[in-house]
Amino acid sequence: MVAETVIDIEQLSKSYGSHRAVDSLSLQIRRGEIFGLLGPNGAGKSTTILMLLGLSEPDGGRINVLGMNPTRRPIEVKRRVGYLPDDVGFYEDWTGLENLQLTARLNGIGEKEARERAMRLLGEVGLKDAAHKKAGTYSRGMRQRLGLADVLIKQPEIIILDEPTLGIDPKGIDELLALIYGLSREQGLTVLLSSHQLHQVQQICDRVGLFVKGKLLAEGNLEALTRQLLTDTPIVITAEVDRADQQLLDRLAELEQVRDVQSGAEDPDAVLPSSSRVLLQIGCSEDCSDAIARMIVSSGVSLYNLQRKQYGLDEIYRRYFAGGEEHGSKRSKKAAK
Ligand SMILES: Nc1ncnc2c1ncn2[C@@H]1O[C@H](COP(=O)(O)OP(=O)(O)OP(=O)(O)O)[C@@H](O)[C@H]1O
Repeated sequence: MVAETVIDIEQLSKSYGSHRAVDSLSLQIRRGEIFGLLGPNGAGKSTTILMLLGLSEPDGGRINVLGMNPTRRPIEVKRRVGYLPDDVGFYEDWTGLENLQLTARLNGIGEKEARERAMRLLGEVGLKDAAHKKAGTYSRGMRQRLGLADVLIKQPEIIILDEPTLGIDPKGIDELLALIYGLSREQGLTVLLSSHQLHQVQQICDRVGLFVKGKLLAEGNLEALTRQLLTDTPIVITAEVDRADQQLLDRLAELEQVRDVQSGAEDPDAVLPSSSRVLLQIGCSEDCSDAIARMIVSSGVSLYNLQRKQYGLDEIYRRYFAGGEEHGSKRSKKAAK
């Protein structure tokens, strides 16, 4: 049985002045899913989250959270959706337990129940021993775990986490991610996790949406995402040469199948260390290694190595993040037209 859709976004848009922060975003998230909203700073992740919570009004499109329009029913949405911002505010002089009990009270939970839930959650997030210590003495990782407990105390159906691992050390990150994963699996909790860190999102998310400049470029599980992105980056041929002057770059760019040429980076995998070697990355619509090799050699340039590059999601992601949809600063025939 397919789980019900708990977040349904259709053609959502939001502008600040003339700047379109979110541009025709459509996205569905199902109950129990861990969805990663992955994008660089300024991609529009936080703006989307604010609209999901009814804290910001869309200019266009439609949002439905647990069957509700958050703009019309923000209080009901807030009751059923937990939100962990990247930096949670606590009363620093109060203990972790006291902070949680306060949140519980503010959510209308009785004193006895509040203490029980707070103690149970402190145990679940690994803060049992720190329950009676002041929040001001907690490390960044402990604060985020307390934040998670704080979000969970009202027993939400969905939790939205905005860059939850910012500023935490690697061990703390692994612990927090494992905790989020375990909570989702054990309690059927739906998680929307916003992050600009691919490897973190990769660790726990069932599906990922790659968000760049307000647009969703690709979405799916990691396999589907890689496939979608690879379609747009079909073939890259790398050539290791002794020099690459403007004339060679222009001649390569003239080849019919070549879409763009990047040069400059020295090949990190070069067999022989040499300061004079240059690595060319040539994006092509189809494999034209022969034509490229002929062009390089006929230009009087020494060719040491030529191969078709295999892209992983990591590299594709870096490529998008370096330069948005236009794939960074490179010579592009299409961009020049
Ligand atoms: N209140 C605002 N007024 C004007 N521009 C804004 C406002 N909030 C966000 N923006 C702009 O909208 C764009 C999207 O910002 P948003 O914070 O949603 O991105 P993000 O993906 O969450 O990135 P970050 O992780 O840096 O917050 C950015 O260019 C940002 O400068």
